[in-house]
Amino acid sequence: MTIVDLIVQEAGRERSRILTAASMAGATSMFVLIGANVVAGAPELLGFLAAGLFALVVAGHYLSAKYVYYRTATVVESALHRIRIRIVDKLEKADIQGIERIGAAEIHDAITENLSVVSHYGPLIAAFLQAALILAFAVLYVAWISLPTFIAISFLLTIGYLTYRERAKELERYLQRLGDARVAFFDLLTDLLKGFKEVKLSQRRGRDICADIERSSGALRGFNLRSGEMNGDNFIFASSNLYALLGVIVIVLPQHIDVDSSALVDIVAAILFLWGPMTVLITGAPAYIRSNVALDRARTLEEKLDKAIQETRIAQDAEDTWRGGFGVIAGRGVEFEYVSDDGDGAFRVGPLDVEIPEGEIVFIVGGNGSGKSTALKVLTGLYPPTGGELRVGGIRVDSSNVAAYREKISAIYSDFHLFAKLYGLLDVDPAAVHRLIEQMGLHQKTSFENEGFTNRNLSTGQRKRLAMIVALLEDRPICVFDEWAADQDPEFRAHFYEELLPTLKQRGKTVIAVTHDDRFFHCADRVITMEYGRIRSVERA
Ligand SMILES: Nc1ncnc2c1ncn2[C@@H]1O[C@H](COP(=O)(O)OP(=O)(O)OP(=O)(O)O)[C@@H](O)[C@H]1O
Repeated sequence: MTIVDLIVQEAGRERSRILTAASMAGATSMFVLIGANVVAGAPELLGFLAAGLFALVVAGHYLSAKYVYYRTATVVESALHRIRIRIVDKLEKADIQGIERIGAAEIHDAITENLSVVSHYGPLIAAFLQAALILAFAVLYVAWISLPTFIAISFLLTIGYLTYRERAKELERYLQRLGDARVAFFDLLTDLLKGFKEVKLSQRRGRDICADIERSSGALRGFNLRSGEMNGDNFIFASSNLYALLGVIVIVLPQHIDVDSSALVDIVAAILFLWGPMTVLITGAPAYIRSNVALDRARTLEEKLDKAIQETRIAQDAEDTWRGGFGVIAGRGVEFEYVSDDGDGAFRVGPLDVEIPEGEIVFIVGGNGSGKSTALKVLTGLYPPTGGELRVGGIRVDSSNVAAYREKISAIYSDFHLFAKLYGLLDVDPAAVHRLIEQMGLHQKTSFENEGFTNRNLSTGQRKRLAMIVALLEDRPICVFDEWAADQDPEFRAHFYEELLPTLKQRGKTVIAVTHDDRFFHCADRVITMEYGRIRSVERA
């Protein structure tokens, strides 16, 4: 889709009004030229009426051009708003694996950088459209004065346009590469910022990553320079073409065809008048190309998101299959395999045969990298099994009901996130939040105001306690904790195993917790031990 398609589509019924106003802006420009030419050739026409008409035409031009510019800007911004919302909606619908595959840098780049380019250059399309219309009117005016001159101009303009189009294709390719280089640069910058502490501890590490960033920035500079040069080349080529056109009209043409000198003066005036719109077209063309490439990159992201949504085809707002309770969570030969970037299989969990009865506390234990967190994500429906099946209450969990299954789960994964507001719980009773803040020993550290915690800059253990508050407020039947106690002090660790988990059990919750705390294994109903992605043993406590 080009920027013009976008404007045409978004403008809807306003399309014809914008086009009429643009034609009016173009026509009034031409009337100025014709009027000036006529009056210059017949000074006796000068007078009050001529001045009034001239002022009227100028006012008409001002109003119509302004209308076109403002409406186009509004149309472009509305379209961009819609694209942004659509992308965010697709992001929300896509599944975790799809988003992990695309990567944060590309998503940020499409939504911010690329759409900003369209926002910046899009309204210029109005000026572009007017210039094209003025050009068309001026060429018609030349045709009316002298047909051979019109043919010569059309020929030269066509040659200029075709050459320019070829160059534009090359520029488009460069702009795509520039976009890729920008994403790579953004990735490195994110790495530096996320690893800032580590960089501060090692000057050598800092130098190494900065060297990589410098290389990436160098590549960006190269692509930017080259695309700038191409813009410049195109501009110089097009304006030289215009000079050549003037030369042909004034020097070559009169030698071959019969053009009387007064017509020649009119034609030269028309060509000089063309200069303005031609310049707008020539300088506007890179803006047009940039907007198209930026839109194309945003559309590519949308296609990737569509693919990610299609792959899992998760039915949103599906009916709750487990309305009356969910029963046993059972894995039957469940497998999950990560796919590496080159498409080869990477780490695999399973086949897992496991049963987690409703209302039990189950610990998953095992060495680092044995697949506990991955198994947890499969058992909670975040990763779709690549083999076997997950059954909950005897019902197979698949794309038609996994969204409903996830709604049964409150989870604190090891890489949990605390949102600025209690999204999903915005109607919560503040008194309940304050009570839990107190219970978690955080009342001197944070509070609850304006739908969120007032302070989230806490220690990892304290932040995990905030995440626990959110999980408890959600009050869902399945609670999942990935090494929650690992960052707690001994007092809170004991509180977690000996008070919190039993309370959750008493309230009928099923608890699945990944843990390394063998001192507290007795607090579970069963302990599942994992090794190399498989279950080594299941012991009942
Ligand atoms: N997002 C990912 N993409 C590809 N492979 C992954 C990803 N996350 C984990 N892995 C692979 O899966 C293996 C198991 O990781 P997992 O996090 O499930 O282990 P774990 O038992 O929870 O380990 P730990 O006790 O250290 O938290 C890892 O060795 C890693 O190779």
